[in-house]
Amino acid sequence: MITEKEPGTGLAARVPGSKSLTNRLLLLAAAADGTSTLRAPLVSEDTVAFREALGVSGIPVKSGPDDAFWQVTGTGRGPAGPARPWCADAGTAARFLPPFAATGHGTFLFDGSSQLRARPQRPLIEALRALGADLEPGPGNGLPLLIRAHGIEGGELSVDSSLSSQYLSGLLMAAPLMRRGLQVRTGSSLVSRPYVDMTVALMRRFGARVEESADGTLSVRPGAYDATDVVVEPDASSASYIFAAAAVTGRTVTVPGLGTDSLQGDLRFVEVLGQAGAEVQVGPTATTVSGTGPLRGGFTVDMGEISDTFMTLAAIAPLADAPITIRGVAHARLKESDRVAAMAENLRACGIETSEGKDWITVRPGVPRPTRIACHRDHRIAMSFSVLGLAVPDTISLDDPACVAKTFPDFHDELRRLFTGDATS
Ligand SMILES: O=C(O)C1=C[C@@H](OP(=O)(O)O)[C@@H](O)[C@H](O)C1
Ligand SMILES: C=C(OP(=O)(O)O)C(=O)O
Repeated sequence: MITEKEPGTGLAARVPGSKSLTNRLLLLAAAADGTSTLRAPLVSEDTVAFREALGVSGIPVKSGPDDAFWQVTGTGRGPAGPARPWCADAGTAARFLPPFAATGHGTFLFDGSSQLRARPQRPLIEALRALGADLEPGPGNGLPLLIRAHGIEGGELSVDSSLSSQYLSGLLMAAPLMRRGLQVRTGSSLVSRPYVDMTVALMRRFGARVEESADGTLSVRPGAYDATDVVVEPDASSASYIFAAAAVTGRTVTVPGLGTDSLQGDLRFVEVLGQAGAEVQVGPTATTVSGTGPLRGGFTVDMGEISDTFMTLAAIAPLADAPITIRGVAHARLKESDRVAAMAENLRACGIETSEGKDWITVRPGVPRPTRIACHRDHRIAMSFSVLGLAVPDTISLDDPACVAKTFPDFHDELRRLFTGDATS
């Protein structure tokens, strides 16, 4: 059940800043004219890679004491090459930085890990080429990607957003630096729409003029962003593990700073937990989840717009009293791992009856047997199964626990503190 009132007095979880918000704010601040301040940024592999990629592109990011804030000094224009930005495993870096670079000048050679090189980049390359950018992609039509930047005219554009919303987000954030701005059509196949809404909301925070017409065309006027001071919300995707752990252990946990005005679509994961029987309270400035007994299954849920949290649900689904089917997640096969296959493989290894299709997975009730989870270097596989391991102690071990550092470096410590220690506040 969900109530919109101030949350109860649950254990206060320490959830780090949002990766999606932090990396957007880094980009927008880099494109703004002046110095912006990002308060409570996420400090993790993805965001450190992003800030270092800006640094080598001539846009310094300075840290305040204990990384309480980062300060970015932008020029109001695209970056100046030459530069070799390293994107590590970060999809947001590989999709947000190239459009920004293309509005600058000089050469930029983007590269990333083998995991990132394996992820689709073609729709972004085709869109930038349509805008007149001079690009040389690698053999797989992705990274490494050479850009000979000479500014971007802009104008009308169609983008294929059926594989990822990140291409559109990257193009939109660069649009004010394009000489004629951008009028972009996304078509009906756009996935992960909440992330595009996040992009537009933050662009407006930095002074951009963005309009959406009835047919879904997004129009962005040219004109530099204004430097801004922003507080980063805690990461709603990271919070999903904390909320799920409360639901399956019977504890009550509150995440301060994640409330009804959140820009993050993944907070809607708590609605799914409510459907499964947890007690959920979403307040203006905090969200609380309480476990109220065995999980209630017997439903199908489309998690296409919040696909980063589908693994959190799939991992605890064996604890429900009836099967749970998750749909709309075909694009989750193209992320840090083929996430539908990875969840099915690991659940079956646990002895849980699991079936899957192109865009769906069905998990049946069962008691997991001791299993070493194959994380596939995917932080969300590691974190999701760690929650199952809380509910069924001495069952789950991970082949790569450290991969959580991509977005939640203190994950294992925080899970222990909240759910196995005697945390009282
Ligand atoms: O724009 C973003 O910040 C993100 C968009 C989503 O990717 P897709 O748009 O590829 O689904 C999500 O999976 C990712 O963790 C972050
Ligand atoms: C898909 C993810 O990240 P990214 O696309 O930013 O690498 C994620 O964090 O689950």
